[in-house]
Amino acid sequence: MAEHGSSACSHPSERKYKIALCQLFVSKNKLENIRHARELLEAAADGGAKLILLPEMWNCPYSNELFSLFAEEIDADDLSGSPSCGMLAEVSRSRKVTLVGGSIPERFGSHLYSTCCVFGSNGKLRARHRKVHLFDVDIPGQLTFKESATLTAGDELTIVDTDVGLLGIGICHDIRFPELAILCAERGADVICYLAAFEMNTGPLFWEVLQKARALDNQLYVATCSPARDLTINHAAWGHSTVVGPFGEILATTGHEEAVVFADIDYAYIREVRLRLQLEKQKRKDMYQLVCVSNCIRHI
Ligand SMILES: NC(=O)CCC(=O)C(=O)O
Repeated sequence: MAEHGSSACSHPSERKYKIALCQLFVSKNKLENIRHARELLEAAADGGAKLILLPEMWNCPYSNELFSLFAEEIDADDLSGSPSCGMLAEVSRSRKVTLVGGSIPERFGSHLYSTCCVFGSNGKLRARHRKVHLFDVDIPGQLTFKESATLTAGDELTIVDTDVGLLGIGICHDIRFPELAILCAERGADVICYLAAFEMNTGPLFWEVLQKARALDNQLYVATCSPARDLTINHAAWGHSTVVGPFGEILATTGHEEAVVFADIDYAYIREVRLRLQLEKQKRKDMYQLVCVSNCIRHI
């Protein structure tokens, strides 16, 4: 169901608007993280952004030891159990912006998830996406981490209809799996938002190429948002929040410090690129197809 009353709205394929990525420092003080996130979100809204992203685990340092301590219950009808989501709802309503609210540790029964909440420009919770591909890695001498030791994987892909168009949502390691992006594109997503905290070991090699690949494969916009780098913690983030266009070009990016990154989105440009390079038409669906297991897509 689309929302109403946005200045960004025209025919969906002609929408133009400004996107902003809030690359911020995350501390061990949750209330301070919420206050600081609000500050950057408001700066992004003041800068004219209609769609604003936060990074993966923005209210909590990225650590298996801390996820449970920082976790919140998210009840769509009563956000009083989630100070982080309460703030997101307030900012989206007061500033009339769509927020892709990074991820926070979510407690649901005995499970913990890395969960992204998307708020519409009326302040309503539009979607809740749980990280699908958990980051378990073992590169001897460099990086060993097992996210699945504390978190449970989500089992739905999310495509959410907002004032600024159809958004596909992925969380960090999800970007390595082209299937998720293809399914979002096949269902009409204009932008895929990846909330991330790529590692210092893997970031330099993979981060940029993965963003370009997902954008190019699907001829759409890819927007990524990382925390700023903090070398005093175990899993310092690579940073480099970026917006990539449907031709695989970097439209805006940054280094590893705190920053609000702005870029212009123009859906007519997606159509133009798809006309120039007609990949969808050229696909050999008589030879291959991506099958989606029933109920795995949440299209809101
Ligand atoms: N938080 C994550 O999912 C990290 C993913 C990552 O660094 C990768 O290389 O994949």
